[in-house]
Amino acid sequence: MLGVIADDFTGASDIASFLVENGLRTVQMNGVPNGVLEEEVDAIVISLKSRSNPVKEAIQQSLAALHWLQKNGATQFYFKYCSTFDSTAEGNIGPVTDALLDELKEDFTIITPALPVNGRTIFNGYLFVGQVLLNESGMQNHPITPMTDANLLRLMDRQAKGKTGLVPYAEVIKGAENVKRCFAQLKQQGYRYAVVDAVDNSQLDVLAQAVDDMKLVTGGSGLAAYMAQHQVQGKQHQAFVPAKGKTVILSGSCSVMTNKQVADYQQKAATKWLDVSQCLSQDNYVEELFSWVVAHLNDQYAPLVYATVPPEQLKQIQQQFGADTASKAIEETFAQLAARLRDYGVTNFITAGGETSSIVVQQLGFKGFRIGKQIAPGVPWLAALDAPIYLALKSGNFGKEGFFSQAQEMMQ
Ligand SMILES: Nc1ncnc2c1ncn2[C@@H]1O[C@H](COP(=O)(O)OP(=O)(O)O)[C@@H](O)[C@H]1O
Ligand SMILES: O=C(O)[C@@H](O)C(=O)COP(=O)(O)O
Repeated sequence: MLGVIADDFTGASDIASFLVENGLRTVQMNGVPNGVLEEEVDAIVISLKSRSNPVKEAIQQSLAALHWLQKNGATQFYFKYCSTFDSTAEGNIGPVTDALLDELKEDFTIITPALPVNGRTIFNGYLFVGQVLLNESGMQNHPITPMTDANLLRLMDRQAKGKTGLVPYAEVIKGAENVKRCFAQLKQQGYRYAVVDAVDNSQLDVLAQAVDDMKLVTGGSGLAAYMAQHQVQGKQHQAFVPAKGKTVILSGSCSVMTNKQVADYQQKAATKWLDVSQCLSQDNYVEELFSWVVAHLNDQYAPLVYATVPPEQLKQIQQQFGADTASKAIEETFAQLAARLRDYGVTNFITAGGETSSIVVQQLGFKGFRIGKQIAPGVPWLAALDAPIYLALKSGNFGKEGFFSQAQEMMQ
């Protein structure tokens, strides 16, 4: 059984949706569960909010997830991080990978954020988003993990304890046995991690076969789809769509695509900007936002509350309030608003942004989720296991411009 440790909630639903689509019976858990899993499944995805936590905390949470997965029958482990390798020189991808390797008594793994279906490809160890390098893609302006280098070997070397090598494209296309030989060579030369080139899905297909006996695999969701394909041949699972119900959209992502999606949605529905200064100074701000949302719940399209701003405005806000203070205040406001709306009877939540989605779902506090139909690659509808609630957790840069209305048009 495959045990996945995802460093945020959008990332968790991203990988879970690809596993389900490729035939694995998969359940997504909200944090590390207390009890034992009763259901019979092929894969368990644990959603953490560990991407931007202090390193020590991220390691602690990830090890707790690993231990729970081991107890619940997982035999191979996947550390899922962002396809844009969201991290800083401190971590958390390197230190968490090291801690998981040590705990599993392993000394080698791969680094594969590639997700070609969403334009994330790797060539000569450089990560591309669409046709540009990661550090030119808009990710250099990310509010929490600005990515200013696209070289995965350098990024990993800065934050991990071992050395990072490369399995280049020319070697990958020679097939899985050759990739395994490359791993063995790198290991012998003292490397602890291998970045593996993948410019399209065929390299991920090869790589999935080359890691069949690797205890710990790390990467985005692209490789996981092929690992699932090689485990189950042709099994199909019926994915659900959500029932129509009171719906709200909460967007705390400043990613390039979310900015476009918010702009698109402003033409169609009621939208309200969430003002950081009011989050910090006005005691009844959540109540004010709540009343505004309630007033628009019967509109044709659901109301959207957004903190989303373009890079120049983000910079100004961060200079004025401090990046950490601003992002925490926004996250907390979204979390409280979501809880208030759930208590009022909102059943369908669409959230944009990894950190934002993670805090909202943690606040709502469901045990876990069943995985439904994808709205866009990597963004499925989810159904809470223990409440009649549907959620769509949209990664910052996923989906097309019309995502928010498209998601609602799937409701039946
Ligand atoms: N207007 C804003 N000013 C300052 N920080 C913001 C603003 N809007 C969003 N943020 C913060 O930026 C972070 C965005 O991260 P996240 O939700 O993971 O989005 P993404 O998926 O695009 O990375 C959150 O911590 C959020 O609170
Ligand atoms: O791999 C990905 O790109 C996503 O699954 C993911 O982790 C996105 O994170 P956010 O952009 O922070 O939502």
